Amino acid sequence: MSVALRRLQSRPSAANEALEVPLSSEEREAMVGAASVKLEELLDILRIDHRNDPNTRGTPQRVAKMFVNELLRGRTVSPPPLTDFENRLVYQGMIVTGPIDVRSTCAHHLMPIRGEAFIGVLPSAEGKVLGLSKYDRVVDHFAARLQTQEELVQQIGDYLWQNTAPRGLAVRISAAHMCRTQRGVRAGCGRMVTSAYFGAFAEDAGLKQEFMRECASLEMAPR
Ligand SMILES: Nc1nc2c(ncn2[C@@H]2O[C@H](COP(=O)(O)OP(=O)(O)OP(=O)(O)O)[C@@H](O)[C@H]2O)c(=O)[nH]1
Repeated sequence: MSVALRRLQSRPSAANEALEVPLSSEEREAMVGAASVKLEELLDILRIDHRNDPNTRGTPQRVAKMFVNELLRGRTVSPPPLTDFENRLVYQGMIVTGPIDVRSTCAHHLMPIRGEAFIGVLPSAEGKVLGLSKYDRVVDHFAARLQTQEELVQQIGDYLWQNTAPRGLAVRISAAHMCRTQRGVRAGCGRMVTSAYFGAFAEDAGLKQEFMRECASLEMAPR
């Protein structure tokens, strides 16, 4: 067994937690290779002739790459750096951004979660203003794990709260879960909304309401 593979096997963690240390490219390749072998076994057990069927030839390798490099990327790379700017004019009004696409994978059935996030920020006078695209990058980073929607919204909030120190922070996610629509109860529609509030937003119902109003108007804005 290669050194990279041995190192990988020594540090498992919860499905929506980052590995202790981001993967090196050698470890990433070893993970893809090992996962491909297991996926070949899975297709064999399902009696799918992936060696001869042109449609599924290469599927184990493709799916392994997809899991490691795309769906679970947020466990194996560092969170995005947060470029910020001085709040020179001391803007202290509410900033609300969204809808931000949420593409995640459910921890229970490995099915897609698809929805939108909204983020509200009350910058502090002495703090910095975060580059707008960084909110999208942070959502994307934490969504690229096996998630529950409750923990996803909290992880995004915790990271922004700890790293940008605003006066207040609100995160809201509205999403549909394919584990509920494509299988199981096969619910026709229906979404779930989760939210996390920090600082001034947690203490002031009026601020929460203003945030919700802004989310509603952004939801209706032309895309
Ligand atoms: N609270 C919460 N539940 C979720 C989320 N994603 C999936 N679930 C639910 O997790 C549950 C897993 O339940 P189980 O009874 O173990 O699985 P199951 O037998 O396949 O259940 P069904 O989906 O009802 O067929 C299901 O009710 C899912 O709808 C999430 O983000 N948050």
